[in-house]
Amino acid sequence: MHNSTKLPQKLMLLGAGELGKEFVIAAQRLGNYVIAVDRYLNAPAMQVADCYEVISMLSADELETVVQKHQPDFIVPEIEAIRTEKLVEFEKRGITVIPTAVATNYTMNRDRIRELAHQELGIRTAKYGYGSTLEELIGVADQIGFPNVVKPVMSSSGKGQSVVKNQEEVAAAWNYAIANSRGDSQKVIVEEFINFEIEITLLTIKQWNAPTIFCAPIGHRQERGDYQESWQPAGIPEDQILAAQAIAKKVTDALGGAGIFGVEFFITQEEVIFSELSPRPHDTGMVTLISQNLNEFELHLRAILGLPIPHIEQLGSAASAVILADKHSDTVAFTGVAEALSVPNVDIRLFGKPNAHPYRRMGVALAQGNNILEAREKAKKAASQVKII
Ligand SMILES: Nc1ncnc2c1ncn2[C@@H]1O[C@H](COP(=O)(O)OP(=O)(O)OP(=O)(O)O)[C@@H](O)[C@H]1O
Ligand SMILES: NCC(=O)N[C@@H]1O[C@H](COP(=O)([O-])[O-])[C@@H](O)[C@H]1O
Ligand SMILES: [Mg+2]
Repeated sequence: MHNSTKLPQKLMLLGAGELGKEFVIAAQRLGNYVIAVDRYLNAPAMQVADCYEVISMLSADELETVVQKHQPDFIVPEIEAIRTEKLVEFEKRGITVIPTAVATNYTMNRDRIRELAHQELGIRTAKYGYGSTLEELIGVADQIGFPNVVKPVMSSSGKGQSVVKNQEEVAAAWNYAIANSRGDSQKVIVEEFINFEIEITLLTIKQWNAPTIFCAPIGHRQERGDYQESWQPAGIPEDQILAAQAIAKKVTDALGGAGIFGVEFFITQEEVIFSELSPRPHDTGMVTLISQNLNEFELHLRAILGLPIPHIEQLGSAASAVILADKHSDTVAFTGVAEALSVPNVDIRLFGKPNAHPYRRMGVALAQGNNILEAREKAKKAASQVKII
């Protein structure tokens, strides 16, 4: 299926943020036609796509309208919050959904992918339980023990997530999770807190007609459940890399289809613990914009179109650091870019988001160094020099 695809292809991107923007650039470089879709006007990927649509992607009717209008060959989800049941219907009509319609449904909410990994595939995860009311959550949090982590089943980038230290904090965590849940779910997951040495993203490329391949693991640091910096290679032992690869292969095989997956793991002294996965490029994978011959967006595109990936070259120590907004603003301008770019092997991406709010990711700094420490320092310094005004 899908090898020797003729070009151009028509790709509909559902979600048009920074990850979508780089994907569109990769697609455009091979002359493809891209329709960028998101819930607001002027989203980053819309700025580089052939055309765009502004709809609620949680509405089956609105999805139907844009698919009817554009008749894409591929639907490429870029966020979780999509009416994925509708994608199943599109797939039946002959549109290729990436990686598959069922996979987008499994990974839309934390509970389904967790059940697949833990219950069906027997993969080690943090201990977990669910609550659909505060009373239920109080009981389950007690069973899991403290500290634990409470998250809405539908959210990303740490939205609605909190670390709960004791029984007294459960109610606040419940309220925060429900207030920040995306979509229509009122369910939260509570997980055992894993005291990891490092956490990694293993970019896993599943191909239509070729073996699954992996990028070098990416280490990352998160705050408030959101990524702050990432680096590649992660510097974990070879046996842990192989263990993570085996788990990533197992889960992505169960999901099927083709494309890149960001498979997240907690690494402790003794264990490799599966956390979650994105069936698409991963935010921490933005480091590959500087660390590999083919970045995660180009890899995603090649896997989708059935184009060969003969060799992924890791170019040595590299890092990324995020540029976050610190206040609400309806206009966005940056200073300090010149200072940041005055250092060799440093680069900046500004996403072009039309407005800002506290902690919104507006750009990313990229750096190569002689070692990981140096690359991280360079990326963090560059990110700190860019100011949003
Ligand atoms: N059980 C846990 N133990 C320790 N830390 C955790 C746990 N769950 C989450 N975290 C921390 O919070 C971060 C975000 O959690 P998670 O990946 O589940 O959320 P997310 O909102 O889906 O993030 P994203 O969409 O950005 O990948 C993790 O990368 C990790 O740093
Ligand atoms: N962890 C998932 C992730 O990083 N997703 C990226 O953030 C965008 C939303 O940004 P916004 O919330 O600033 O609009 C998404 O569209 C995607 O590119
Ligand atoms: Mg995550």
